[in-house]
Parts: sequence; structure tokens; C-alpha cells
Amino acid sequence: MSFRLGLTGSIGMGKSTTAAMFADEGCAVWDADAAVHRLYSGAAVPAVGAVFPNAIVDGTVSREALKQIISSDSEALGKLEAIIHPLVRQDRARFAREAEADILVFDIPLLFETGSRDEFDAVTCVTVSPEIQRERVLARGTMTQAQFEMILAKQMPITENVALSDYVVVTDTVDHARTQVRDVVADIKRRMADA
Ligand SMILES: CC(C)(COP(=O)(O)OP(=O)(O)OC[C@H]1O[C@@H](n2cnc3c(N)ncnc32)[C@H](O)[C@@H]1O)[C@@H](O)C(=O)NCCC(=O)NCCS
Ligand SMILES: Nc1ncnc2c1ncn2[C@@H]1O[C@H](COP(=O)(O)OP(=O)(O)OP(=O)(O)O)[C@@H](O)[C@H]1O
Repeated sequence: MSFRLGLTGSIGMGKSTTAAMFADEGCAVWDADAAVHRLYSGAAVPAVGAVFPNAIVDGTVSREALKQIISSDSEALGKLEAIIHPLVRQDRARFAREAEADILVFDIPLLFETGSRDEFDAVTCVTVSPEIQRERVLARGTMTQAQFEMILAKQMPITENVALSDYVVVTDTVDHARTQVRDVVADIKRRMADA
């Protein structure tokens, strides 16, 4: 039986970068945002198109169009979540059934917010100061300040994520994060050996 480790944290705090470090340590990684990307170019197109016809561009769900819609309609993100989250859960369940590594890592931005904690043996939270978070997100140039604030408002404060997590990875530098990831993997392996 594989160990199921949830990986969460606020927008731009380093989930994907940290997930890649877990993969480097031999863990199998499932990424919720990547699942959403797959769904937007396939299975989610009819359902999203039925509610937001303007979001469909060239037969796929356009993230740019969605961001415009979300910016001008405060209920749009909630409606989008109601369509997407059940499909994301199905994708995750399939991965959990089929993956074969000793440790499975699930990179999920809204892990606690969606009430998923009980599906994991432990949870790691990534964290960095709000100043660095803002700087990193805005430096990507994919979101306006207002869009960033809107996403942030939908997420639990990072202090609560940290308090609810079994492990914390501070993503101030790559080397520091990698050391902490190795410590987490070593601790999980000890727990698995003792079980
Ligand atoms: C709002 C959208 C269009 C922004 O797309 P964009 O490519 O700019 O950003 P990306 O998808 O990489 O998301 C960046 C980060 O925003 C945060 N985020 C995304 N959606 C949400 C949400 N519904 N609530 C809170 N935070 C969110 C996460 O931390 C995520 O890692 C896109 O995130 C989306 O379609 N969201 C709805 C689906 C969803 O809830 N995804 C969250 C994981 S299941
Ligand atoms: N440990 C680290 N040290 C320095 N920079 C980092 C570290 N981890 C992540 N970063 C940088 O922070 C930015 C966001 O990282 P990443 O994409 O991994 O975050 P994320 O939480 O997956 O983002 P999102 O919520 O938008 O999906 C990137 O520019 C990345 O290079």
C-alpha cells in the first residue's frame, strides 16, 4: 500500500517546484492544476461551454477568457469550481488506483478548503512570506494584481494551512526546500518501516 502525501499551499508559494523535488526522490506526483489543464482541452469543454459559452475558444476552454469572466462576475469562479472539481476528483482517484510508487504525492492547491484532508496519510504545506509570494506571482506576468487578490481571497490563510499540516517546507531558496523535502521523505520511509 502506497503512502499518500498531500502537498498544498497558497498560490505561487512553490507547490509545483516542491512537487518536482519529491519526484526527484522517487515519489509519483499527481498535480491538480495539470489535471485542470487536461480537462480544459477535453472532457470539461461541453460542461464549461454550457455555462460560459464565451470561454470556449478553438474548441478548448481558454484560461484567458475565463480570467476575464471571473474578473467581471463575482459568482463565476464558484460556478466553475462546481463543474471542474468533481472531474478533478475522478482524475485523482484514477491516479491513486493506478500509481505504483511507495509514496504518492498529490499537489492540490485547495486541499483543506475542499475537505479532502482525510484522503491522505499526511499533508505537507509549502510556505514563504506574503511579500515574496506576491512578487513571484506578479513576476510571472500571467495575472493582474486584481486577479491575484481574487484568487487569494478564495484560499485559506497560509497560517491555517501550516497549522493543519504534518510537515512544512519553507520555499525561500531551492537548496533549503530540497533539504526539507529529503527530510520529509526520510521521515515517511521511517514511518512506513515501523508500520
Ligand atoms: C482561474 C484560472 C482560470 C487561472 O488560470 P491560470 O492559468 O492563470 O492559473 P493556474 O490555473 O495555474 O492557477 C494558479 C493558482 O491559482 C490558484 N487557484 C486556481 N483556481 C483556484 C480556485 N478556484 N480557488 C482558489 N485558488 C485557485 C491555485 O493556487 C493555483 O495553483 C484557473 O486557475 C481555473 O480555471 N481555476 C478553476 C479550477 C480550479 O479550481 N483549480 C484549482 C485546482 S483544482
Ligand atoms: N524553493 C524555492 N526557492 C526559490 N524560488 C522558488 C522556490 N520554489 C518556488 N520558487 C519560485 O516561485 C515561483 C512559484 O513557484 P511554483 O510555480 O512552484 O508555485 P505554485 O505554488 O505551484 O504556483 P501556483 O499556485 O500558481 O500553481 C516560481 O517562479 C518558482 O521558480
